[in-house]
This record gives sequence, structure tokens and C-alpha cells, in this order.
Amino acid sequence: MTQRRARLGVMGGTFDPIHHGHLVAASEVAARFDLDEVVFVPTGAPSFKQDVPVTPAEHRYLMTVIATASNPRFTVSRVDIDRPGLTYTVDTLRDLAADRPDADLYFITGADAIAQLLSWKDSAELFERARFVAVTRPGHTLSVAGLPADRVSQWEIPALAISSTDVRARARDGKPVWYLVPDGVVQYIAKHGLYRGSQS
Ligand SMILES: Nc1ncnc2c1ncn2[C@@H]1O[C@H](COP(=O)(O)OP(=O)(O)OP(=O)(O)O)[C@@H](O)[C@H]1O
Ligand SMILES: O=C(O)c1ccc[n+]([C@@H]2O[C@H](COP(=O)([O-])O)[C@@H](O)[C@H]2O)c1
Repeated sequence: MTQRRARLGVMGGTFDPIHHGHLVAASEVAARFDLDEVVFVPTGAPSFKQDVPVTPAEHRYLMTVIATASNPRFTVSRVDIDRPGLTYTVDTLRDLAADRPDADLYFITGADAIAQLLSWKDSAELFERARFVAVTRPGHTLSVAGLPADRVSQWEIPALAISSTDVRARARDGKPVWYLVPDGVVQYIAKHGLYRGSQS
């Protein structure tokens, strides 16, 4: 009997901060595609956010660890935050493939990101290295025109109209962020005074 190859979900994001929209997306895709594990990969220096302030990577990494700790199938990788220079997904997938040659990779991303996939660095290599799963995101229409149909899937998830931008704005304005992000992340934000002076 041939053994089924491991299936590794890859959830890349700035996670500034991680919120329940990210966690629901990962959980739903894991169930639909029978993934053995989902690795969350906080970006180091996002190439497309060079003109906006991003919280230091260690804070974003630790919040991601706290948010995923209770799920035995969720893990967190430092590959993007430990690699010098700008973060590109092709490097993420190369590093993860070297670490996990036994696994097929499923990159999980939102409807807003999928529309831009062809403009990502080395996009042809991206489709060789991973399948892409585009999850619906409130307010964004899925546009998969021009993408390889055998490597890109869509999956509808329960709409959670949460964004990191909104969480940062609420924290800055002294509004509650309970239940938008995991409890431990609420406490981490308060303990470290994150987003107080943010421009969101
Ligand atoms: N509520 C949500 N539902 C589904 N997918 C989401 C949701 N929020 C974010 N995503 C997806 O998760 C991935 C990582 O998102 P990211 O860390 O940039 O969070 P964000 O909420 O989009 O942040 P920001 O508001 O700062 O741009 C992206 O592909 C994004 O589309
Ligand atoms: O590789 C690229 O060129 C590229 C361009 C834009 C976004 N990405 C990746 O898409 C993921 C989601 O990005 P974001 O901005 O929604 O947090 C994250 O893992 C980024 O590294 C990657």
C-alpha cells in the first residue's frame, strides 16, 4: 500500500496582529483539504508594505505563537523573520520545502492577495512549489482569471469581517479588541502597549 504524502498548509501573513479571521481561514482549509498541519509564517519585512510602519517581527511572531498554541495542528515558523532582506513567498516555499521534503504544500491566502498572485516574485515557480487556496474575505471579490486552474482552488469560509487594520485602530482609540483576536493576544497587546500611537 502506498503511503499518502503529508499535506502542509502554509498561512503567510504580516499578522499585525493575528486575528480570528486568520485562524478560521486556516482551520476551514485544513478541514477541506485534509491537511496534517498548518504552519503560520509571519513575514519579516513585507515587500509591499515598505511605506507603512509594521510592528517589530518578534512581537508579531510571539502573538502568532500565543494565538495558535491551543491547536495541536497549528505551528509557527520563523523562516521569514530570520531571513535578511524583504520577504517573498517564493523564498518561504523554498525554505519550507527544504525542511519538509516529504510534504505537499498548500499556501492559504485571502481573496485580496490572490488577485495579485501573478505579480508576486517568481510566480511561475510559486505554482510549481505549492497549491494555492484562496479563501473568501468579506469585501473582496475572488478573481482567479489567468491563474493555473489545477494549482489554485477557492474555498468559501464563514465571513468574519475582521482586519488587522481595524484591530490596530481600535487599540489606538482605546476600544475593546476582545473576541476579534484570541484572549492571549488581547493581553499581549495591552502588556506591551502595542498600537497606542499607531496610524493603523
Ligand atoms: N477576515 C479574514 N477572512 C479571510 N481571510 C483573511 C481575513 N483577514 C485576513 N485574511 C487573509 O489572511 C492573509 C494575511 O493577512 P494579513 O496578516 O495581512 O491581515 P490583514 O487583516 O489583511 O491585515 P491588514 O489589515 O494590516 O492589511 C491575507 O491573505 C488576507 O487576505
Ligand atoms: O512574494 C511576493 O512577491 C508577495 C507579494 C505580496 C504578498 N506576499 C505574501 O502574501 C501573504 C499575505 O500578505 P499580507 O500583506 O496580506 O500580510 C504573506 O505571506 C506575504 O509574504 C508575497
